[in-house]
Amino acid sequence: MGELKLLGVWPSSFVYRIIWALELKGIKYEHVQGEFHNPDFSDLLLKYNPVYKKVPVLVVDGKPIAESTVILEYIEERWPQPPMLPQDPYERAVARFWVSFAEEKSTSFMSFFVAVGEDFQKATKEVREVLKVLEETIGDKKYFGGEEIGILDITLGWIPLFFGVIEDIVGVKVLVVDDFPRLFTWIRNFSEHPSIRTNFPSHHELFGYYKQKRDYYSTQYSMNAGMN
Ligand SMILES: N[C@@H](CCC(=O)N[C@@H](CS)C(=O)NCC(=O)O)C(=O)O
Repeated sequence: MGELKLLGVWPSSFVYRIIWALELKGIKYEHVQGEFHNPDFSDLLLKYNPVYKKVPVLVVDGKPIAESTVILEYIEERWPQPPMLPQDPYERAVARFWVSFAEEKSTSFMSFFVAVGEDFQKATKEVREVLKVLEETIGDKKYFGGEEIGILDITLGWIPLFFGVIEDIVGVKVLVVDDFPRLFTWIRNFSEHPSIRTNFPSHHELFGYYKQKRDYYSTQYSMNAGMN
């Protein structure tokens, strides 16, 4: 198969997308887990992702692929089984539409995490609206992909992973079972899947890490807001 290396940092939701996809497909890889402040790791990122200097990067026989959704597409093309995209071209296009929707709307979730004051209220409203759309979209399916985990499940997998942690940190619950029963069922189905649950850090592990981040980001956010 050749050499497959995943450059990542813990606990990046973008990196988890790649881990989950590789695990689902049973692909062996080496996970090079670094830290941004480590000069050797920064050099690696500069070498393999000079444009963005971000993780994840999948290095295939020495050749890098960056951007998590691009990497997911590569994985799907190279190892089609089990599929993360439907077979029918129209259905594939629909799945990609929702991936693009999920990516675009992730900024509202970021604002929910870092914003303060009125901006936080606005972000909370937006997040609720996005979740409503997702609740409708999943309908009665087990996963967004149907009976099996698909590319949209993986793209949105950060919700089961992080959203409850973020809600606890900011002190506001949006994703409540009475409002989003189908998403609740999906979260359980996704996080209990054998390929996912072994790569799914606990709430406790994530809380400390993200609490620190929120304190830092919200201070920066308030400072920037004050300057405008
Ligand atoms: N659009 C990119 C986003 C990746 C991203 O933001 N990665 C973060 C880690 S979660 C990163 O590498 N940040 C480096 C930095 O900000 O210096 C993707 O989908 O891969």
